Amino acid sequence: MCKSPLHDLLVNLPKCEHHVHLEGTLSPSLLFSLAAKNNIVLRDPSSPAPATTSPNGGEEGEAFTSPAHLAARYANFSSLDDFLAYYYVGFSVLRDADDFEALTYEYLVRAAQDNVRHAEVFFDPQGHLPRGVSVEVVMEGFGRAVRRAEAEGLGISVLLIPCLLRHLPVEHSAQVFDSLVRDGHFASGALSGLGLCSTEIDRPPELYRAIFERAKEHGTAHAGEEGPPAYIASALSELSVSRIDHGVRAAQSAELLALLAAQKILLTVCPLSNLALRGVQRVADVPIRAFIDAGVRFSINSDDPAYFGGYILDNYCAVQEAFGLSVGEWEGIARAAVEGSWCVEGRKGEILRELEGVLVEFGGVSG
Ligand code: HPA
Ligand SMILES: [Zn+2]
Repeated sequence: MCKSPLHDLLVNLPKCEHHVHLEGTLSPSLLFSLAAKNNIVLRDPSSPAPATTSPNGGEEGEAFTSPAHLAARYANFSSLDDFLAYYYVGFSVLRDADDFEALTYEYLVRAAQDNVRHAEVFFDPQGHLPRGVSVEVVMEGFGRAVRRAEAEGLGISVLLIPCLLRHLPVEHSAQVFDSLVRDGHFASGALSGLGLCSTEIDRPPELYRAIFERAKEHGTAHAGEEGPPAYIASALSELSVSRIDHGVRAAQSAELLALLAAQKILLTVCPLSNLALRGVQRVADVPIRAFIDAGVRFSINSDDPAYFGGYILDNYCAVQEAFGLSVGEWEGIARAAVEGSWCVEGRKGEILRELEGVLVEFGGVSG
């Protein structure tokens, strides 16, 4: 809960989340219970085991002993790649459709508490294949959780977006993308759009040009999180994406800000992620004011909430505490989030009508 007089407005705003990784919603407690179910020992990827417990000279990391032990390490990431090492350890406990159902359902319940009305959820098919976990297994568990949430009246529409992993060879991404197309997952509507994530530095967007050229779907790419503004420009010109995930480094270039505004590109900004991964020293250093002043559209999102200490409302509150935005500015953010969503127009209309009702209630000027 933030101290702003607008806190109740922030709670009640109907929200669209465009930048959340399914695997990044794996809470330490669920991670531990799935590790126990699947007989997996969780090892710290950056700490060698004591020589006395490691027969192979300490190549294996020290074992995590509790969810609190894990959470304490999460409080101290030094960079995107430092975080990613732990994020991929989390993948190891996800083995069957029941695991993905539990993961997805936990996120949907938590998101509904923050009044999320529409969620577009990323997942990383390439990160699961090495354990023999197919895309169909992920989709089966995900679908079951979505149907359960629907039956329970949580009121969230949901899309699932595969992301290509930049730390792996481009050819691997191409093969996996081809198999998703061949198996009809885009055509059936089970998957929506294509994303690009993981390590950013030295993996410029243009490497993925040929794949995105074949994607008939909406495209989005993580860019300008740690990488330079040129990567954002390249994602726009080479991949023809309609959204940029993060994009905070765009603020270093007035020309790029003007281009993003002119093309009505939505940046999916994740302030607590930027803070946790040391892209900024304070939330006040996220260029929210520069985006508003330049007319750049953005939504506010949680990214990997189980790892970064906050869900979507926590991110809204952190922005409000840092910037003290007006009701009108929050209206602009909420509208851009609805309009930049990839759901059908009818669903956008429903969320916009709810937004207008909330604005009237809180004394905003709607329309
Ligand atoms: O913030 C992120 N950046 C890049 N890749 C990711 N995969 C999960 N979260 C992230
Ligand atoms: Zn992300």
